[in-house]
Amino acid sequence: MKKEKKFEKKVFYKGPKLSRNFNPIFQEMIRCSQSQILSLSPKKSSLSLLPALHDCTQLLPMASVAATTFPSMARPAARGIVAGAAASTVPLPRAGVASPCPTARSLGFAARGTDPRLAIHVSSRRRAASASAGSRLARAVATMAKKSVGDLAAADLEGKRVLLRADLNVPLDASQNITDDTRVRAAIPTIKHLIGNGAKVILCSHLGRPKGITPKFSLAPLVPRLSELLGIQVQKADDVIGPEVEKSVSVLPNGSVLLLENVRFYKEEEKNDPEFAKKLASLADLYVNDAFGTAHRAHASTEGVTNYLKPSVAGFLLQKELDYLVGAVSNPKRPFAAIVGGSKVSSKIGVIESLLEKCDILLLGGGMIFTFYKAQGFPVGASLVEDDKLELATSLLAKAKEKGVSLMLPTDVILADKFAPEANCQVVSASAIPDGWMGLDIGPDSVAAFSSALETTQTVIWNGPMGVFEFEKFAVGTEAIAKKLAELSGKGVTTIIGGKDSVAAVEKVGVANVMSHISTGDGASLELLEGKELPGVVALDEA
Ligand SMILES: Nc1ncnc2c1ncn2[C@@H]1O[C@H](COP(=O)(O)OP(=O)(O)O)[C@@H](O)[C@H]1O
Ligand SMILES: O=C(OP(=O)(O)O)[C@H](O)COP(=O)(O)O
Repeated sequence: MKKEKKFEKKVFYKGPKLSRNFNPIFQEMIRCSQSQILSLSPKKSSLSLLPALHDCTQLLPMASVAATTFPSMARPAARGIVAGAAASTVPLPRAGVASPCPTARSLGFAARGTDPRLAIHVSSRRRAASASAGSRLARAVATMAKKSVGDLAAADLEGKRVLLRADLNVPLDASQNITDDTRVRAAIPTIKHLIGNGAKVILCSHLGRPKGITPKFSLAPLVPRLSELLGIQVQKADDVIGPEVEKSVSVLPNGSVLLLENVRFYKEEEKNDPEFAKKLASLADLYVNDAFGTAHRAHASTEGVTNYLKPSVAGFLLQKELDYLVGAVSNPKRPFAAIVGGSKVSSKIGVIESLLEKCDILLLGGGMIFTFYKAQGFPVGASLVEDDKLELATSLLAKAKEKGVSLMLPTDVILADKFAPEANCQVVSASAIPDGWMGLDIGPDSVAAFSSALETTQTVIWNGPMGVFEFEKFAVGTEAIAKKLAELSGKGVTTIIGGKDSVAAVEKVGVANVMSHISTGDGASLELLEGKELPGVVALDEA
């Protein structure tokens, strides 16, 4: 009795004997948990005294109760990062006055200050990680500790030709206007740093996936916006390598920028052809990679050139992406929650498995939840299900239990009678999906439970929408999560958004600018979250 007094919330259960398949009963019970009775002991381990309830730690109700009832479930904050260490951002020289940006998306650079632990150099992370040597985590962090452009002294840059790989792969409309300039703005801090220190910047990127020289994939439409943001006229080359480009480079004044043509106009780029990489590298004295969105590609301009250019260092954007997607995720302020959604469990297996090693709470939404329901014997109607992943879903639930992670599945869902924006809809318990109906969003009880679990956290990473947010009727769950994360950001919680659709959702809701970090790479961020090393990062000089 004494122990129980320590906890704010006490829930009791009185009802039929619970079996391994009691989930529907339990979910329903928790939905009205004020009046239900469940006897829980405060220590997680003692839940095993009630084997059936122990199984419940895999489900939303128990996890939600645990999050508020058992603060001891939260793991102690990871140590090893020195608070207040030198910031990796550097004062930017005034190369001109940047114009206001046409899009609202935040790059999150300003938000660094909200989490002083992140305002450190990547190498500090490596030292911290080495302190706990031996763990997979430590190795993953260490391999991402790369030399930064901020480590180069002014003398290293003055008058030097710098090959800067950026990801300027932006969407263009039919008239070749940039419809989202986020990636252009994200590239600016590094370019400004280089030209402010008297370097000659040879800027290189791909755009789209051209097969050979394709005028509609020219980088020419980037020149006006780059020039506007930098406050200097950016020069444009009509080729990537060759005598004409060499001539343009030879007359570049210090502190200027030459934009090369789309590097994918050469098939050798994607083949990582050594001869092509050598020719590209021969234009410059040193190399900076700031193309986070393309860092998962081992291409000539992201990987090959590093064999011919020293130093090869990370730009500020690449560094910030690694700070959050590797640093903050590997050494999170706890409790650490991961929210994973999207369409299929098959495309998120790696992310879920990797995050289960690190997080305290895992919230699942999107189309993948129906595979988990079916694996537990629930009817799923016409919902999206991957029948060949039922065993996987069961094993992920078991793994969460084994790791002591509170894995929460939605307890209610919004159903549609067809996959269409104007579909009829109804809210039902997750265990009661009728034939012919499909779940397209999480329900209001789930939103409330997820929000209450998130309330306890200090770090949250989100990848994948909670429902078919492209249809207004089924965007509520996703938008509610976006708003909740915005609210938490305001309270100092580190919020990291990866995945094209989650990023689109926070932008749609208008809260992107308050998040700690919005990733500029969909595939690259997914690979990082899966625990993979990115070739474009691995190839850079060690810090
Ligand atoms: N319940 C659902 N049923 C079918 N599709 C869904 C459901 N929930 C979300 N989706 C779809 O999942 C897609 C995003 O999935 P995915 O590509 O895996 O995520 P991300 O882009 O964040 O990586 C969205 O287009 C969304 O409509
Ligand atoms: O937009 C990109 O990737 P993303 O869509 O995964 O964010 C990058 O520019 C990489 O492009 P690619 O997937 O054609 O190699």
